[in-house]
Amino acid sequence: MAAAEGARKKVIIDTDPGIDDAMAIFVALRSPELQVLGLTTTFGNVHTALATRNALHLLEAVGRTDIPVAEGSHVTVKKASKLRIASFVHGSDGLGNQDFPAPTTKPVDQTAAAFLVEQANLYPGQVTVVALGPLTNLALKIGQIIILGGAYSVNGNVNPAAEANIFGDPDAADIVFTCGADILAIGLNVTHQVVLTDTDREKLEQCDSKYARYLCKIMGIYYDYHKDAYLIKGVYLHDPTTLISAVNPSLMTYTEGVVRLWSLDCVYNGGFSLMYWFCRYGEITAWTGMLTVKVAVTVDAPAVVELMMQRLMTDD
Ligand SMILES: O=c1[nH]c(=O)c2ncn([C@@H]3O[C@H](CO)[C@@H](O)[C@H]3O)c2[nH]1
Repeated sequence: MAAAEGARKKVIIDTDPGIDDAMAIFVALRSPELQVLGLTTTFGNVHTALATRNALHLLEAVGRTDIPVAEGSHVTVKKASKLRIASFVHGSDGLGNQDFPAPTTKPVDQTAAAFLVEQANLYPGQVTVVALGPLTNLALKIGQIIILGGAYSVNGNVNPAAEANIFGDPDAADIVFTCGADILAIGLNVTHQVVLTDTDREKLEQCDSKYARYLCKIMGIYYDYHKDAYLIKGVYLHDPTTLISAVNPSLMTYTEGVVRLWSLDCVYNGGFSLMYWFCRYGEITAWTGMLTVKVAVTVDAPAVVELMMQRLMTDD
């Protein structure tokens, strides 16, 4: 695992754990390419207080309590507190209904936003944020932000238009996507191609690393959900794929353009993400003159799955 500290990409994972968040966090901890500066928490798969508890618990479960956890916002940027929580995907505890004991460690005495700003000031221009939940904590300017968010020219997973993280706080997403930061968006067009199959799951079950053992314990409900909701024998690797784009960006290809997000005020397609694909329009539009982001368009899915498996199947 040894790699000079300076050579490792400094990452902060903004997360709402979440079963696939747990996979992504473990892959990050097992990736010598990355130095995990901290976890910041948000709502989405669970409420923020539970996200914080789960983040602390996951780090305790694999002996990485050296990594700080900072708690994020409990409400959207417009202060909405009635949130859509995906307990039907991850269980009511967010981690497969396993009744894990409460963590004994505590979050740092700093909000997620303050932690992000502090780390960005400490390492100017060097911090990559991997955002695996709604973007409320990030509606401020940071270095590079890799976002699990959007569905580019494919259907959403909340409604035909919206992907869950954009749906969670589309106003925050529109601020972040148009703020001029160095942004890479990983959407459902890519993550729905990256599937951990039943065969992969069996391989994980047969190996004896603490990461695989933990993930196999919590994965059942996530598999059941995918069988019901998507009629597939496997699970989509949304969060791990996003994290792996920080580990090895060459496993995807990217395009660049302006992405705008529709707020919940727009009832039928609240959370809709639409990228401007460089057609020439005579009209002034919501995209005209706005700053661009990078969006992943293709993925080497087998290579992403293989990298994830390789990272999780052995201990340190
Ligand atoms: O509300 C949701 N509905 C889903 O079908 C679904 N499938 C996965 N997810 C979570 O949302 C992010 C991707 O949109 C990931 O963090 C999944 O855990 C979902 N959220």
